[in-house]
Amino acid sequence: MSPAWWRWVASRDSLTRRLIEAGAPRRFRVRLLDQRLGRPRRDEALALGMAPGRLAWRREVALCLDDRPWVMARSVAPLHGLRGQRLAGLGERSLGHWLFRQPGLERGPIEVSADPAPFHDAPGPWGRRSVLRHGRFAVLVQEFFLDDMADDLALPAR
Ligand SMILES: C=C(O[C@@H]1C=C(C(=O)O)C=C[C@H]1O)C(=O)O
Repeated sequence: MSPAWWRWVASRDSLTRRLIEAGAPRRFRVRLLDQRLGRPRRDEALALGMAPGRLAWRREVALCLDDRPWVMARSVAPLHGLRGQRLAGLGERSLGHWLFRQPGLERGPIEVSADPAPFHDAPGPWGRRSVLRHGRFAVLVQEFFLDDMADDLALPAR
């Protein structure tokens, strides 16, 4: 992996904030693609340590700069960890904006993949996922960096 991509893929703070800074003066926007209660994929349930078949809050977004998707993201949170976080009302506000304000937020290891996003067909060089926790709340955040981001930021192919 090139150092330029490593700085993105390995970052442990808010991706939203980094995209806003790197993409300036382009306008950042979270485009909500799908949000519902449902069953996670098997690999998502395993990553969250939850029994397959249990319900979870699932959210898919495109993180866009000037309406060009740079990142496709899918987040999955087990229902039993949700207590009044009111994530259903998040809409097109960034999950990260709320997450990184939580006191004592812990981020697990970041797993990297060169495979395309299993939930969207937009091509891109790298994907990553990690579990973020605070108290009983846990969310698996999966982010896939797209070719348009590489083009717009003149990043290497990989
Ligand atoms: C976790 C973050 O939130 C971002 C915003 C998301 C959303 O609004 O659904 C999903 C994944 C992240 O890329 C972050 O900004 O680091």
